[in-house]
Amino acid sequence: MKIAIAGAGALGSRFGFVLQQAGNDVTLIDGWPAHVAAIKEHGLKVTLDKDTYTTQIPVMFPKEVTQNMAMDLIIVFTKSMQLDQMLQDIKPIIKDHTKILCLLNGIGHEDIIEKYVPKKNIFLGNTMWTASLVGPGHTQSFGSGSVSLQNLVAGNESDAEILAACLSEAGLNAQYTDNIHYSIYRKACVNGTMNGLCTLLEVNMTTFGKTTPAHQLVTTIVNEFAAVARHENIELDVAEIVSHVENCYDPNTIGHHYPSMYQDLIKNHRTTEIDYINGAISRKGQKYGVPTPYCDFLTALIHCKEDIIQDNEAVTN
Ligand SMILES: NC(=O)C1=CN([C@@H]2O[C@H](COP(=O)(O)OP(=O)(O)OC[C@H]3O[C@@H](n4cnc5c(N)ncnc54)[C@H](OP(=O)(O)O)[C@@H]3O)[C@@H](O)[C@H]2O)C=CC1
Ligand SMILES: CC(C)(CO)C(=O)C(=O)O
Repeated sequence: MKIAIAGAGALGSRFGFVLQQAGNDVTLIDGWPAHVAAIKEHGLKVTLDKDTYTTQIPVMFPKEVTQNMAMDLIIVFTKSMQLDQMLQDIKPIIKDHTKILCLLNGIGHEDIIEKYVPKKNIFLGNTMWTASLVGPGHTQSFGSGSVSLQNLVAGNESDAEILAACLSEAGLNAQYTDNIHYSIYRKACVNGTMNGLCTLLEVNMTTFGKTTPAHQLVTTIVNEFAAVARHENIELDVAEIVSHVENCYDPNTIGHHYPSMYQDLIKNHRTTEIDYINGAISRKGQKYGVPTPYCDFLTALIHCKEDIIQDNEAVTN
């Protein structure tokens, strides 16, 4: 399959690498100049658990794509706030047959994608794989993960199955699900707890899981997500989802991972996706008249921390 990874940061590079190894024709598209330059010069470096591989892989900036680069599949892996601009920039390679698979964290990305792609070509998903950038041109991951995906509109189930099979052939453990909106809420509960809390406390998931209030905090936040989801006719199984979140603490799987929000804010001093996770629940809560005090507080605290880190950065520079 001819595949573009639009947003080839930590996870996009990892997916691009394994899909190329499985025999697909993969192109990485990314806007970070140092990263693109490093991949062009030295190849893409990928550390999977203890082994490091280097591969030559085509890479370019979003504005460099050309009409003749027709893609069968584009996997979008930007940060939430970069998605609209990325799709705008890569319009020339989105053809009538091009499928878009969105694996970003957060809720509601289909509203942006629908501006650029007919609904029949949109596939939504989420992933429990993890990754972080060691530096430009080098991504590292440990542990195992999975992908769930589904077609946005009825009738394209077989295409979704084909995409899941393509990802699984590359070892990405992908499954077709018949209820992706439930699955996106379930994953958003992982991010709505782990990402904000580990970022504020500056710890990985194993360390957070050992704290005394961990269970109460996670349960309260998941209950807020469930109260909002109910207004969209999605009935979350709170006990199962709390246990799914708590499985992330396991140091033998992904417990040592610092969530992507920690990497954005604490490591790279960049703004976070909080408005697409807990912030999205707060906005929906207001709309439906559902109180969401923990999500509101967590969103506000992350924004405080963004401001403090950016002010410190401005003083240092
Ligand atoms: N990392 C993880 O373990 C997981 C991530 N996700 C989700 O996947 C999506 C992609 O996340 P992830 O792969 O972590 O994203 P990254 O932050 O690694 O990369 C996203 C984009 O950010 C820019 N960028 C990243 N680091 C730097 C830097 N140091 N300096 C300048 N620019 C930089 C690049 O684009 P540009 O230069 O154009 O800004 C890059 O395409 C998100 O929605 C995330 O929530 C989901 C599951 C796990
Ligand atoms: C690994 C995981 C599940 C942690 O919340 C994630 O999605 C992230 O890092 O953003």
